[in-house]
Amino acid sequence: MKTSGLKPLLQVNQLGIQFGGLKAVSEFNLQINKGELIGLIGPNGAGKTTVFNMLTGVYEPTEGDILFEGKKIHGLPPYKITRRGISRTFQNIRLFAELSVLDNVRIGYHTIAKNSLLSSIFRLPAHFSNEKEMRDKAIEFLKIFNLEHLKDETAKNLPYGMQRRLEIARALAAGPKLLLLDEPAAGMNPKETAELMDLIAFIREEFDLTILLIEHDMKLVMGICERISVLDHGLLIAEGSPEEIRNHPKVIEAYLGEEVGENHA
Ligand SMILES: Nc1ncnc2c1ncn2[C@@H]1O[C@H](COP(=O)(O)OP(=O)(O)OP(=O)(O)O)[C@@H](O)[C@H]1O
Repeated sequence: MKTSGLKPLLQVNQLGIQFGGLKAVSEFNLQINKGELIGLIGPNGAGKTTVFNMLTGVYEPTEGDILFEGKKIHGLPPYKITRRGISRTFQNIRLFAELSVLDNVRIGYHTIAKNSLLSSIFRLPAHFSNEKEMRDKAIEFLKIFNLEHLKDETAKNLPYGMQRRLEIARALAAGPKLLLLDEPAAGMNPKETAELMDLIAFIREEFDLTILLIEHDMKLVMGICERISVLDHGLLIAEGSPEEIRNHPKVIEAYLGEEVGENHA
């Protein structure tokens, strides 16, 4: 764990949210340093996606703070948080189903594009040079994700595993410093999951990313995360290295089950 003297990229203090009478997340703490790859695991309904929704401005926390690069981001709308450098994917894929593969990635750029409204409306030269640049960059991303040959295909026609990869490509197009992946391997077969693990490792290096991922596939989580936080009923029940989490009695009881050592490690 790289902590010495570094200011954390993300610092979450005593974060909580209540929906009516339900405390979905309470007293949640998390610190992520630049370059780390951290896992967030826990049983269904534990509050993992709710944490992502608070980090990205979809939900405003009812307690606690979120600091990104030392600055408060809770309370900001999602688009401002994206511009600060946090992008995400969704548990239920949210592509623009009727648009092409290429356009889905171009939309990722538009969330951060500084294109002025006037240059777009009047189609000034700046508009065209930006559009051309975005298209070229989007194609570069598609190459990395091995989707370039499908750039004109309608997104909904891609097989499921490719749609998941496309969603990551779109999130990356916004140029994040911190990438949040919500169950990226959900619905993938073992071969696709193994490829995804390699891809995550690659993009992390290539784009100098810090990554927080929610995942139920323990092989993936234990295989690539340096540290793991475990939520249960909205509370953090453990935090540590994959080895520590695998052997943590509370985690085994709440989530992993007795057989983890043999089947999931
Ligand atoms: N907008 C909302 N209104 C009311 N309750 C909500 C809302 N969003 C989440 N919850 C509740 O908060 C709790 C945590 O849900 P969340 O989706 O964060 O769990 P999760 O750990 O991501 O689960 P899973 O692994 O099944 O995706 C659940 O009880 C859920 O029903």
